Amino acid sequence: MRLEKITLRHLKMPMKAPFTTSFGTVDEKEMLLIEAKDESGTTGWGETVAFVAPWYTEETLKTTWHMLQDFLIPILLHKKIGHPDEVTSLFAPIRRNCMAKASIEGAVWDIYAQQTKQSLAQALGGQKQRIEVGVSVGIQPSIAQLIALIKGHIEEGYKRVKIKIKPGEDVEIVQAIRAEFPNLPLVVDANSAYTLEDIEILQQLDDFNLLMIEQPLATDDIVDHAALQKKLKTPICLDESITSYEDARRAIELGSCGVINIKIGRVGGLTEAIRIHDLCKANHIPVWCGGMLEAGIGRAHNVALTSLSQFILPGDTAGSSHYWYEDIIDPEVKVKDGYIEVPQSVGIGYKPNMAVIDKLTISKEIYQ
Ligand SMILES: O=C(O)CCC(=O)c1ccccc1C(=O)O
Ligand SMILES: [Mg+2]
Repeated sequence: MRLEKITLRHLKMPMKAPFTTSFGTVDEKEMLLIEAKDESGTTGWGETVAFVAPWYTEETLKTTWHMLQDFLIPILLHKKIGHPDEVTSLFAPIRRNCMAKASIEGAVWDIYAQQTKQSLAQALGGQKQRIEVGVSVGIQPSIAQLIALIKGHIEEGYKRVKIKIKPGEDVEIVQAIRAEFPNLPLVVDANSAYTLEDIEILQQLDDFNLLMIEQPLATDDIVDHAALQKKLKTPICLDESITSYEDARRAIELGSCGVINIKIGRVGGLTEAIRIHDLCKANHIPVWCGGMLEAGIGRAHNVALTSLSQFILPGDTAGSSHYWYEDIIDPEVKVKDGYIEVPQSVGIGYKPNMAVIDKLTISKEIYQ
């Protein structure tokens, strides 16, 4: 394929359930949609996952736009691409900027899947027909409200629940949830809010039969995490710390984690995500698909990726209606009894809903 026309759209989507972390609240998600058309007219779609502010990683919506416009689109436009894997080497001279790279690489994978007449899941090597789904709950105003929300999600059928913790809002909350739901598969995610000095708190969390503790220590650390893992029986799951295959290899070698959360955007695309998946499989490290409050295009890519066999644990890939009044794909992603059916039709398996996309678009630029 050769990409001949790339349309970038900047969308702003109101969230049905605003998502609060220790850094603030996302009540409107902004993203760029990448619509890439090749010489035969096949169109592939990608979505950026960076937030407006750099609280999760250093990328922002504006940096992804800058990277796409000034570097990544010029590299790919009119270039012959035989297989999506080649995008990784074409982008190799550009340091980091994983979310920007992943967004357009995803569109290339979508085109490739369509041209080889496969579903995106098949093109990635995925075999599962349905995937298990968990839900991530943001910080709530009170423990009572958190428990009520969790109760609702269990009734909806979600297979596990993840809550956010931070110093001062941790042990007491977990204790209250455990008292109510002794057997719930429960995860806590600290988004790097602790240091090794907090080891006593983290050791207290070790007594609650948690499925894992996600990213307790610094975003760029694997050394302290290795020290911590030696002192905990609960597996540590790394999220922010893993931005590449090499990061994953080093973390596994050091014993920094027992689980890895794979996010396509954080690791620079589907090709790198598959490499990390395969590495984890060879090392018996369970993985799951993380979420970035994606709209339908990003969510569709997550569903396809999760069909690979080492995605053993339920992902943060809740259904469209958990986040959106109206998603940008048709049909929307639906969760039934805690599962999403992996689409078997060609490409991502969901159609971009142009009426909704147009309504939410605040600006648009074409490169050709
Ligand atoms: O529901 C989702 O998409 C995942 C929610 C979530 O936990 C999250 C949301 C935004 C940024 C980081 C994270 C995270 O996994 O750390
Ligand atoms: Mg996380």
